[in-house]
Amino acid sequence: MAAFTVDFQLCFIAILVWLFSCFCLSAFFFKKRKEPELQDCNLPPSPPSVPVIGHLHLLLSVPVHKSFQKLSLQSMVLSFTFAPLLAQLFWSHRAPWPNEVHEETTSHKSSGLSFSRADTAHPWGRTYDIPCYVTLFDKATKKEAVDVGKEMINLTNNTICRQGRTHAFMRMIMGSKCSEENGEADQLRDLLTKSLSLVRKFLIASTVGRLLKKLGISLFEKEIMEVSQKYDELLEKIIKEREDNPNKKEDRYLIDVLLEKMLKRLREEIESVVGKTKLIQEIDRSNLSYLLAVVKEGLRLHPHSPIVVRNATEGCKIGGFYIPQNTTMIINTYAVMRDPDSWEEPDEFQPERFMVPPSKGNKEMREQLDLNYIPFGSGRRGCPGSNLGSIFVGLAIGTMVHCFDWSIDGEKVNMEEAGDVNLSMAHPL
Ligand code: HEM
Repeated sequence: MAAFTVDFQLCFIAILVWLFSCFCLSAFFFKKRKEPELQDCNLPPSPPSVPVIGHLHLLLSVPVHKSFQKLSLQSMVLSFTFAPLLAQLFWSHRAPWPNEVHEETTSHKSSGLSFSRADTAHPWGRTYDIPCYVTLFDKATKKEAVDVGKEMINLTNNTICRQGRTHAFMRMIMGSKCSEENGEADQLRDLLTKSLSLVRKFLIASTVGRLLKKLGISLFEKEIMEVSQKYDELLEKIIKEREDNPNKKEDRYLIDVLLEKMLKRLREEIESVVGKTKLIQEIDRSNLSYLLAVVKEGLRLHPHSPIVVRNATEGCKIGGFYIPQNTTMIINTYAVMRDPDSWEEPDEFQPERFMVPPSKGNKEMREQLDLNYIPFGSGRRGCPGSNLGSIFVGLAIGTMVHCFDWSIDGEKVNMEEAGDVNLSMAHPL
């Protein structure tokens, strides 16, 4: 009887192995026939694919935006680094191009991703963005006076540190920073890191997820639920605390990004406009053209999101190529903003490129610059906080340059990047 049980198990395993081999062989030898409507279509060129896994290996290479950039330089892959194509992608196909990606993201409302990246087609899609618009953003959109400069100085006075970003994030979303003492800030930092690392997995899931879902396998479900639940718990706790202490006075911290090279010129400009005794305010920005150019150039060379994603809800034509329905398209903002065909000396930090005088002859050049400058994405799902973001970063950098003396260890600031889907400095200042 015992011998029979062992044989049965072996038999079962053998059948599984046989089924799996058949699946692999059929995927290798019998390529799926093109859907009838795709047969005479001019599909975009693609790099060579590997049997069974297709292009999955390309998604797994690190960092994604750099490997895609290399790929688009090496082969004829349709790469959206060409301004007229970008315009078509972001603007001409508004209806069939909502933004973000697929069910794994949208089925878990409270994960850090879906928090801001909901599909507009979902009933809760836009409304779920609402928590992001409270306090500062809300005031800014209503054109109420927001003393962003004062906010920044309060932040600066407290701490210049990496943690500053977490507090700035919380302050924008919740109108308050989270506490360092009871570990809340660490918890949030941990959650942010986890949700950012999930973005990469979402990309993989959007490539192979549908097939696996048919087989009853849901990718990354457990991880998403875990992060989701932790967000819920933390947000509940913060909301409760705020309800209990509505007037609690808040300290503020700072977003810190600093590019050292043009420091002297920047300081001279700020001192000539603002003076040595006053502090920089939002109203000064219009006279600080070099500061604005430094911020733009920083975001061009080091975009926070090196890739943005679009999903075709309907088939459409872009640049003469047919893009089938449900295609996930990755727009490499990093490569677009370093494309040698669009930018002179693309890898150099040259804020002056954004200081084109407003003469008639430069109109075309400005339009070209605008089309290829996409640190905030573009189109219908472009960043709604781009103005606030620029003000915030501008005043943060301006205040830091104005109020502090800076020196660096060694000869240069190490600008090596870390992260895939959201970039940060690998060696923070
Ligand atoms: C320097 C600061 C910022 C940068 C670099 C940035 C960048 C981006 C990028 C690249 C996207 C994706 C756009 C696309 O897919 O085309 C995005 C989306 C978004 N951003 Fe920002 N952002 C910044 C600040 C802000 C601020 C201050 C807020 C709100 C107060 C905000 C709210 C959002 C929201 C809600 C979305 C999702 C839009 C949608 O899916 O329709 N961002 N941001």
